Amino acid sequence: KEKVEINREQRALMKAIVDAYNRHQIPQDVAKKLLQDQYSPEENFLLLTEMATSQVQVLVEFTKNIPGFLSLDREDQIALLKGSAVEAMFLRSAQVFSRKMPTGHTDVLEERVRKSGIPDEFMTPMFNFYKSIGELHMVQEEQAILTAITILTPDRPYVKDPQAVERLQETMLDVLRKLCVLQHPQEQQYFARLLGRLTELRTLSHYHSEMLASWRMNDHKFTPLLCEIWDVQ
Ligand SMILES: O=C(NC1CCCCC1)[C@H](C1CCCCC1)n1c(-c2ccc(-c3ccccc3)s2)nc2ccccc21
Repeated sequence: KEKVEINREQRALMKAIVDAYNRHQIPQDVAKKLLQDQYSPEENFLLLTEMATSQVQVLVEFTKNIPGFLSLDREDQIALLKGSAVEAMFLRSAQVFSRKMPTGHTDVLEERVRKSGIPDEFMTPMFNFYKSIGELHMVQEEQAILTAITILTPDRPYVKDPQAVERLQETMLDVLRKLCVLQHPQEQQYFARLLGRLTELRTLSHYHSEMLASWRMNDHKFTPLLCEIWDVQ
């Protein structure tokens, strides 16, 4: 069995990413807000647009700290952010949903999300994803690096130099693979399962425009930033 070890350079890379990931968190805890009260579809939609707008800003700051990202072509940087923002939002939502909470809180949170105004047909794929992320019991290093890997996906629309993106992503994948072996020595295929979640995430994110357009209310208002990111209006 090969001796897996994270070298000094990879440890520095991981530290940079985890620090950035922890530094750039959503200021207000949406789970706490949802647990406090049951809101109308209109209030929930407004809450989502506020959370999403703030999360995109946080995502930009996080991405700037991914070693090598700022050396990419400027337009490719934008294409990667635009192409991964929705996936990052669902990944973050899954992590928020899977956080250890006092008994019964997760059930209340699930109920609040189920009744938030999102049409029922999206609930099954969404919660299947949330639960599959929860079952992985990812450590925060894995969560941070998985988010970086999602952003550094070479085949996003309009990326001019996918090879440059692929090189960065491969560096991240190598660190994540080693981390998985070290953190989950019993589970041979843990790394493969983790990457399989990214496929589920991409599929789930395909529905986002429809989810928003069919939110149970009239007159959906978006901020200019979200119109850019969400392909709506
Ligand atoms: O606030 C939220 N998520 C924050 C985003 C930024 C990062 C932190 C989390 C929303 C709320 C849902 C209920 C109504 C208010 C908003 N949320 C979702 C989403 C369901 C659908 C979502 C979506 C995204 C893009 C496009 C179309 C649809 S996000 N799943 C959650 C699971 C647990 C806690 C909150 C959760």
